[in-house]
Amino acid sequence: MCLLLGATGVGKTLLLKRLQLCQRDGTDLGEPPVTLPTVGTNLTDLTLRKKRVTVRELGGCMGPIWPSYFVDCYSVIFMVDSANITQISSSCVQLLSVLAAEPLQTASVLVLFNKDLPCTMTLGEMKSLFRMDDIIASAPQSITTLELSARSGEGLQDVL
Ligand SMILES: Nc1nc2c(ncn2[C@@H]2O[C@H](COP(=O)(O)OP(=O)(O)OP(=O)(O)O)[C@@H](O)[C@H]2O)c(=O)[nH]1
Ligand SMILES: [Mg+2]
Repeated sequence: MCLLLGATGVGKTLLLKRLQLCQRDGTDLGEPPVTLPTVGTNLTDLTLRKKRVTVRELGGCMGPIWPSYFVDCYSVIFMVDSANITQISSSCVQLLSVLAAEPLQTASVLVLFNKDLPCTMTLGEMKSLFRMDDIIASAPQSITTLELSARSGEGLQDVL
């Protein structure tokens, strides 16, 4: 089981819909489908890195009970909204608590910086505020970071 985590509105549901469509119909993406905030969890079967995996999105509003889903999880995708400066500190705390969770010590972790909206901060500034380098250096997990836009589909292929 792979968990897809991240604060509310970062684009997790849209990413899953995009990845699913991308695998079914090839590369033609078209208009982004409408999403609703996920209350609860959302299961999607995908082929990631040539392996069949079940991805479970946990809605951002479920943050307090995310840990109850950590057992039997071997990988984590943590999504950050790179256009939302006000969410940086809370996302950072969330990521640190995910990395510190006992059941996730051996999980592999992918951090996605999502969205294509204009922002007053560059991605580099965002990552340095996040202390991404320090987090990667000190976490026991192997962490990969990627940038993408679930809306335009840019960077989507790198996730697959
Ligand atoms: N411009 C832009 N908008 C995006 C992008 N990704 C997602 N969105 C929009 O952000 C809004 C929230 O997306 P969701 O996928 O529902 O967010 P979520 O992370 O699933 O949120 P919760 O389920 O509440 O945790 C939607 O209106 C999306 O269309 C992106 O890359 N660019
Ligand atoms: Mg959602």
